[in-house]
Amino acid sequence: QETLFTPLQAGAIKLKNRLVMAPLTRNRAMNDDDAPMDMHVKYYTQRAADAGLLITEATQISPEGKGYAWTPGIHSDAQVAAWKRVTDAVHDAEGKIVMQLWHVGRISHTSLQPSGQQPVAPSAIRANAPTFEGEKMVDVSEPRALELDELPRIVEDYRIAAENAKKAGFDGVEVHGANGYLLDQFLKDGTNHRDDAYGGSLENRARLLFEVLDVVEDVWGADRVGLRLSPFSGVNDATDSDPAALADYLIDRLKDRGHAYLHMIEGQTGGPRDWPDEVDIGALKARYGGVWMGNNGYDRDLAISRVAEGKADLVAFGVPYIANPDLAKRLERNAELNAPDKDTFYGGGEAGYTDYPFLEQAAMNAHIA
Ligand SMILES: C=C(C(=O)O)c1ccccc1
Repeated sequence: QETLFTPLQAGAIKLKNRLVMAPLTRNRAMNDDDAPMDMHVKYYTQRAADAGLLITEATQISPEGKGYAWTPGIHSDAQVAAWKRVTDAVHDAEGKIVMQLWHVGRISHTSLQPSGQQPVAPSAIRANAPTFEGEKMVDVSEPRALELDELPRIVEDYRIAAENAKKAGFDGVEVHGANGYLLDQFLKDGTNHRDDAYGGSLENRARLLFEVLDVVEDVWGADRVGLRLSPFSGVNDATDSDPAALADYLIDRLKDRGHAYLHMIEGQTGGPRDWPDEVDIGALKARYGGVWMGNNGYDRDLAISRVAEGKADLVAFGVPYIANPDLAKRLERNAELNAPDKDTFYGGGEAGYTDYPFLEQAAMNAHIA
């Protein structure tokens, strides 16, 4: 009997349960190397023994791919060495961890870009979206449209990042194709107005995504590659005129690639679980045929029921894993959950990062009190 708490083979990666820590930007790589630090090792290790799979916070593949203050990268030797400390500690705790490979595209600010350059995008269309430049929230900058002959360099940056993630000891990688960042900007016709082979038709708009998947699969083998998509979400001002058609097209092209999983944001990112009326998520999953990681607004009941109904194979939890390092244990026991502190989601130090109590600890504290 398969439940939320039973093991699953996701491609080449064996998982002890169906709970996944979703990729969570925490803006805490506060150093000149844009590299994880001691507290990152502690944060991921606290959750490693509990979750079937950890996905790292979104990690930029290149300096150009950075869009917020203090997000980590995977393009330098210092970053590889720092991430190796994370994966070693996670593996010592019997955890599994993949890295989310990220390029923000136009969701950036000149102050965060190498030599203050404009952010890059499929088209020169500024997003109506904010970013955090280190002191305050600012509007994202006006991007410039990538030249056709720059795209092979971008694909190469993904290949190098995938190689670096392998050197850093990860169990696999997740390509970030969601939430209005570079690859999603190419996919959606609201953000991609190109008139060359990378714009217009669905095939053209998905071209860069599949060129990236090709090189990442070359490095890792498809069975250690995941992909995150958000066709139904308009986050970061990235919308498509026909999300249902976009989802169908991508699912049909992805179903035979043998990926470890497909990570689908079901609805509006961090918002309502809504999608076009003609879309049936369960039918999409059946059409995909591979391991389906559902995300967005799952609570204990929904997670248990959708796995039991075969509508999700894995469930990625965001905020619940911020506040509960032992979430799987708490859900299995139907124990109370810690209240998340929104004020410490982004930026800062160990407060609101590594100091949320464990169930045993909480019980013990209660006993002492
Ligand atoms: C990487 C992010 C995403 O995928 O939405 C992100 C970035 C900044 C804040 C929250 C989330």
